[in-house]
Amino acid sequence: MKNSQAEGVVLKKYSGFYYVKQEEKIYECKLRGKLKDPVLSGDKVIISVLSDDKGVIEKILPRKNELLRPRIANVSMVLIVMCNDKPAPSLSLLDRLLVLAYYNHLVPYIILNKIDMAPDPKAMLIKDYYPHAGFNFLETSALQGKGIKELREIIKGEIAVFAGPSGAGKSSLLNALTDGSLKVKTQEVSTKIGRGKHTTRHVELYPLEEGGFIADTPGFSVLDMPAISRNELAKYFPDFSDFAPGCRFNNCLHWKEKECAVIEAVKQGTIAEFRYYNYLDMLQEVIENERCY
Ligand SMILES: Nc1nc2c(ncn2[C@@H]2O[C@H](COP(=O)(O)OP(=O)(O)OP(=O)(O)O)[C@@H](O)[C@H]2O)c(=O)[nH]1
Ligand SMILES: [Zn+2]
Repeated sequence: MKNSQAEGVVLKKYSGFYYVKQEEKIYECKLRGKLKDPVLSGDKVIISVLSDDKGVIEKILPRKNELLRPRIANVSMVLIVMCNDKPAPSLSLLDRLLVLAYYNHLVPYIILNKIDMAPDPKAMLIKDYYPHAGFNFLETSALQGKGIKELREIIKGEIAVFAGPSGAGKSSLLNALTDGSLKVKTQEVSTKIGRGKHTTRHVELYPLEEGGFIADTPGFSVLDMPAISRNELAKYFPDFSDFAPGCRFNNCLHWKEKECAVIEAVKQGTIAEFRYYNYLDMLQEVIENERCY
């Protein structure tokens, strides 16, 4: 069909062209002159189809959101990758990344990778607590291909980014996920996450066969911690919110207050102690930061 219009998703920009996925095809597109850059990976666009693999972007549809470093539009999910060992997981990093995810209205998924290895005690704490407390949780081994099919199902219909410490296996998971999928032909950069960090390269989204997209660059880091107010913080701990309505004071910080239902839940062991202490650490930081404004 010539010159028909269709909606697609921008996968990446490369030397002046945008690569737009529309159904099962990728079109190399220019931008209609009147449109202003930047068009971001993840942007939904209307294209005019010129030929089998060429098109023109006519319109950028409104963005739901935009991550800043790197800039990606319409991200809906963050895969927080921790691993059984090497490196042993950091619970404080995990809890911070969860706060960031909720703050940005993204669905977090905790991925515990390297399940082919013996778990560090902290990995055991993750396994014992988060799934039961209602968090999305999946175990994987990028090395053995375990959990990859399930991960593809989880990403279905989403635009997902990775987060997590160096060495947890983000690049390995990306490679396992995209093995055999449709990729942009001009693949000039290595898919190793983090490479090219110091150049301003465009993020590439990989479309998965099941539907859904995964970004080739971590989209999230605790360096992006926003200014949150002390009363707001507990809102980003969804496992606290079941209990918070039972606190005596409705502006309870769950800190020094009497008759605090959250502290009671910690004492009962329903909320993990480590999680509560991570909350208190963050609360202190939030209070410190309030003084700087
Ligand atoms: N045993 C085991 N090793 C793994 C697994 N996944 C990744 N690795 C290894 O862990 C190391 C780090 O993996 P990467 O995928 O580079 O980790 P990353 O999170 O991308 O790290 P950065 O690029 O530094 O952010 C590599 O040596 C991988 O081979 C796994 O499931 N099991
Ligand atoms: Zn309370």
